[in-house]
Amino acid sequence: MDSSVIVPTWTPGSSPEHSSQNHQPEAAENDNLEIESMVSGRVGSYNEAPSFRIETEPGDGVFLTWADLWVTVSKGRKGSRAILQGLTGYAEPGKMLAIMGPSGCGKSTLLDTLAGRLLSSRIHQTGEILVNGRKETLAFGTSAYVTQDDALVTTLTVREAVFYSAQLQLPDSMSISEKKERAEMTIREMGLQDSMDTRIGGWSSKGLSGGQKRRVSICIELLTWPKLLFLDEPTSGLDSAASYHVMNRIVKLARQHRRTVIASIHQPSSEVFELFHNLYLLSSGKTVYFGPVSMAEMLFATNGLPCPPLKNPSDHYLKTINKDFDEDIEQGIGTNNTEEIINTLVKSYKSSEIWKEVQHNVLKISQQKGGPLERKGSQASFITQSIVLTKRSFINMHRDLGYYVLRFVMYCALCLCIGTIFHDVGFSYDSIQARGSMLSFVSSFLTFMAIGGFPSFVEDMKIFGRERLNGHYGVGAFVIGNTISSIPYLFLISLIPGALAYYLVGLQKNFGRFVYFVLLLFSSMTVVESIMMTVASIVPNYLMGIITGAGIQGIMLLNGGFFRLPNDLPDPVWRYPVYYIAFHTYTNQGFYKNEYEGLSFTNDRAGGPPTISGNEVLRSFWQVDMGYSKWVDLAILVSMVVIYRLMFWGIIISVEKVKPILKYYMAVSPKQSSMILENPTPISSQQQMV
Ligand SMILES: Nc1ncnc2c1ncn2[C@@H]1O[C@H](COP(=O)(O)OP(=O)(O)OP(=O)(O)O)[C@@H](O)[C@H]1O
Repeated sequence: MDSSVIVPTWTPGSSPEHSSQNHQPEAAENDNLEIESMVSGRVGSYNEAPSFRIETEPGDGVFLTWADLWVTVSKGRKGSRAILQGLTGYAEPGKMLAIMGPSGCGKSTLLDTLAGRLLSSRIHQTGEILVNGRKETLAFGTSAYVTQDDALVTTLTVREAVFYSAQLQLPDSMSISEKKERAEMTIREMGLQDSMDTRIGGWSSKGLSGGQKRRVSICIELLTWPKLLFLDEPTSGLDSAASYHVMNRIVKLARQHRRTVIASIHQPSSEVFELFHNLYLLSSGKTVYFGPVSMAEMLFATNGLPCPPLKNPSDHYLKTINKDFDEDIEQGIGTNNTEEIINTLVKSYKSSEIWKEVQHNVLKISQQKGGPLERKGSQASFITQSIVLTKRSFINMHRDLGYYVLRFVMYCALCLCIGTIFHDVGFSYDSIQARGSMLSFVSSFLTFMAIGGFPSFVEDMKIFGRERLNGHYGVGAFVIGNTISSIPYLFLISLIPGALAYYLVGLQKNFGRFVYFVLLLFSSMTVVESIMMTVASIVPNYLMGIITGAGIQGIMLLNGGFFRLPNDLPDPVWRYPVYYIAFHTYTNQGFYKNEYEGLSFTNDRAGGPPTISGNEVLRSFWQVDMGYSKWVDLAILVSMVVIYRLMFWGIIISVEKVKPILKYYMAVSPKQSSMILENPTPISSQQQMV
């Protein structure tokens, strides 16, 4: 089934000092055996390297090519800095490409660029990236990407996390037991069988170790056997044995299912290094080497830098091209000439036969026009996704103390305070103001406290961001899952603390009015959560999100008709439109109508009428609009919940659509940037060379 085969055309001669036989990729034994036998008795000249021309056949594998890829980051007035400088290469089905280089050399940036995930507006990208010879947007489900940071639902056990993910990603045609089996098999393959029922753990409780979390992240993306898999440092935090087993499993998956795998990796052991098929060696964004792992040694050997016997070749390569520690700190002078060595290697590679072969292969793959890449994700139906996300979110909200549990305790405490401060408020003239203050406190501060769940929601947003980009589900399913799962909790924290306040204060003893009180409190809290959801779609950082959300609510609160009566608000801006946009307006009016209608207050002061009706208080004291019923206020609040959640959905979708267009128009030629690679070779001329 493997359609890409290496065709060695090299004529053997004398061998360089150190053969690569010791570190021949084990997983590539079939593909590379022929090369291996040639290389083990090879000539000393790097420029007479064996050919590794690939043959592309139509199939369901993914060929990824990139040519003259530049990524620059804008530094404002100081110009720009090139992070990747004219990179060219390819990745083939059934093989693993390892991207290696010193820290900060651009490995993650290369992965992000290839995966279509360069999201910063300060970053500009040029060059050509083709998927099966076609220009294609890779994000949102056409590929899987395991990023460096593990964004996982920390309250779930390993088994739950992977099983929920399996239900979200695997097709509805698979039975629940088959999905369970796939999930557990993948967990075992990652060596996590002993931790299956351990919670992942986060800030509140220690659960898995860093390396175990890494493996859970990999598990989740391996479930669907994605056609194109990007892994950013998959072995970080793993011991050498675990690293080997994890990488071996991934290489096997690539070989068995003809998957294309690209992984950035820091310090592979010799055993892990042997698993790779191709190697991309980067230094400061420049290509030091790209080609079969087995031929990298020739580059170093030909330039007088052979790998010493018994030394791990990857250690040798990385040490040779790391210039971060050249300076002798004590003496304050440079001790090595690594920069020179890197430049020599870069030049040597660019003048080698291997580079020509690479260009030939890139051109050949580019010309092979395959079909469009199918979305790997969204295989479960929208309804399944919504149900699974609702269940997962419900469990998470129950187990995450920060979501509702702490708030419930605080609400009970606050409502006890309200109940004792305004206890048995009575029906005197003074109680008119006291009732209004108590109800306004409930409508303002209690709803404001709904902001307390924002940090937990931001954590959910991180997970949503990762899963969304990997195509596990859509924005609609997330909104539905979050909305439905929060309803029981919000209802509970409206009901119990609400009852404490309502009955201790002695508001109208009528069950219908109590039910309305609870429903209005519940709707107002849901509005605040929806506003915060919208804020989170614009401001990704939780500290900034809380400040922005609190600011918005502060403005609404001021104009909600309590601190300044509606007729006293200045017309421009504050009365029109803020008073009508602020949800506090409808919460206050709903509470007031619910409480004052049907009451009458006795005048215990000198002067004035002996009694005053509740309706009169509403009209003249609180300036409430009596043209519509309290149920309309409730309906407006419910509509606000829908509007704000639709806004969240709309913003996420628009950002996804608009950002790539903006990036396209904002892209500048890297040649305009202040830092340009010496003699960059444009792809057009590369193609002419081939
Ligand atoms: N959005 C950005 N804005 C500014 N600089 C950036 C941005 N992204 C990457 N860089 C810079 O580009 C360089 C390469 O970063 P990158 O994360 O790709 O390195 P890396 O090789 O993956 O490093 P490590 O191995 O330590 O993870 C770094 O110097 C980094 O500061």
